[in-house]
Amino acid sequence: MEQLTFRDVFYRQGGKEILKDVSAQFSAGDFVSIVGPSGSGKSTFLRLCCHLISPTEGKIFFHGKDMLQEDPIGLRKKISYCFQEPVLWGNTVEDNVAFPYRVRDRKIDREKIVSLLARFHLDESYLSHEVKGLSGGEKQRISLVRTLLFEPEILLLDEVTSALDAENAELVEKEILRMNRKGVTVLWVTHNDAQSRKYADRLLTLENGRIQSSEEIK
Ligand SMILES: Nc1ncnc2c1ncn2[C@@H]1O[C@H](COP(=O)(O)OP(=O)(O)OP(=O)(O)O)[C@@H](O)[C@H]1O
Repeated sequence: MEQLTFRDVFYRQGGKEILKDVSAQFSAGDFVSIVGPSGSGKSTFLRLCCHLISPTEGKIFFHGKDMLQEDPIGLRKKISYCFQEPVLWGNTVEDNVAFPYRVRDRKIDREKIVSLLARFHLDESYLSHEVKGLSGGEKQRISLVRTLLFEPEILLLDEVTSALDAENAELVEKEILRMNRKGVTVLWVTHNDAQSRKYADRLLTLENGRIQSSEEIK
């Protein structure tokens, strides 16, 4: 069975048709790059994938069940979304990386956190750093650490390496690839041509709110 299915989905907001007649299917373990010009609807598509917003028309199914009927908290644990603009909260980095444990009522695994931070070139001392003093690239990596601490079924990534230098972008790509190889579905919005083809097995192109093409890469 398909993991995630869009059937004839429209999304309208503010008198504008942002997504039009979108149908698409994703299976467990897919790695799909979502590309298209600015304003073509890529972020809106990702927000629909995790029910941050719901279709104006049409349906989205998760494991064959209408997503609107899914428990929102349960869904958050199965489908993780990393935003284009990193959103950090609380005072310190620790407040952020502890959050995924708090929502799951699990004991914090400090060793795992420190090891994931290290993979992104952030040492343990960052845990006590105040969020407000961090650079854009540090914020982006910390928001990724927060997202990647638990393996979701589907990982939604929106331009997550845009504030990173080439070396850090590659570290992030490797980590995401590692997750995908464990079976996590990755839907990745990227403006970077090379990045969009590097690991993905499918390239989904949006244009003016419609799926313009779906190209198998390998
Ligand atoms: N809540 C909203 N109300 C009105 N218009 C919206 C809303 N959300 C998105 N839009 C508009 O819908 C279009 C698609 O936006 P979206 O952010 O999905 O595009 P995108 O392809 O991700 O763009 P970018 O590559 O620039 O991030 C844009 O024209 C945007 O201004």
